[in-house]
Amino acid sequence: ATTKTSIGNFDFENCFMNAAGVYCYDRNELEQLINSQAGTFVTKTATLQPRPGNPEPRYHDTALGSINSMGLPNLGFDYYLDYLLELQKTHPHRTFFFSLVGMSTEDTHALLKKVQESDFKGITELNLSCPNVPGKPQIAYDLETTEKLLADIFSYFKKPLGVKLPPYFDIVHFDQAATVFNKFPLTFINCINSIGNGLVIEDESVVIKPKNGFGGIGGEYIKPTALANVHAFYQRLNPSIKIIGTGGVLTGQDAFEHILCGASMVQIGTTLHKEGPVAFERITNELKDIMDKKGYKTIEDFRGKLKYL
Ligand SMILES: CC(C)(C)CCc1c(C(=O)O)[nH]c(=O)[nH]c1=O
Repeated sequence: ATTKTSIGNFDFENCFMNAAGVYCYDRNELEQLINSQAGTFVTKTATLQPRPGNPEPRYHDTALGSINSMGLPNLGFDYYLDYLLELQKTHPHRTFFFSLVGMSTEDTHALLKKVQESDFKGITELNLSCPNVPGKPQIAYDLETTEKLLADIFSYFKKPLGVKLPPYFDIVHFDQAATVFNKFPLTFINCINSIGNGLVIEDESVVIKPKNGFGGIGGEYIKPTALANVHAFYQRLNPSIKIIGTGGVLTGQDAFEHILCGASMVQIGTTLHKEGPVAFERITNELKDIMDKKGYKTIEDFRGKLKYL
């Protein structure tokens, strides 16, 4: 069996990659991803200027997953663009993902205009968990603002673009969000980002310093929500908009389920943080074993073919 895949006009030797934020902070980490079994990588979400991020401890592993409130620590847009342009020379046949977020709408447009004007030939992932104006929820939970933002972006941005989405929990929100996304030539949507504002306690204390311990939840806790978001959008979106499945992938079976729900690429976050890049080899082999046992040669043999009762 082969676990190769394609997104838009891009082919990947393997359908696994890191989730933005994990193992992708600098050249050292990104090089380890290039040299792993991962089919590609996405950079740490970059902002216009470098950011130190929140006070530590800001990430904590638990038996069933992780909690984080990193606060977008990153080396800044130019650092990642320079490295991506260098990789276009040293690895001309590979396609990589550039994750971006604006701390304001103006910043978002400034970032994307810089990408549009650059020689970057890969895929851009816009993090829609970006902050909104104070008093309003994150952009992806404000669908009017999301639609306006995407309409403005697609008036000038002509390169491959996808959006990283937080989980939705209401069927009506799936309907409303899909209606918005179907209006735009998105290359993909990525479901899901961490489940926002969870709380992990050990003994009598929170485990991370920022936000009185509130943070995004990843890992085993979130697979049912991740699978539901992948499948809900798979059922609703134009087939031209591919789906990246992220959340709760510990094993080949978890990845198999994401693909059954409709995912064309599977991202790994918490498991990669705990196990390191060798996780890609283990999970790829586990998925290939499942496919061999079931007689599936490629992921297209079962992608989206979740059975109902
Ligand atoms: C939550 C934001 C800080 C606005 C975006 C960055 C981000 C972070 C982070 O940098 O805290 N952590 C996540 O699990 N997902 C994210 O999208």
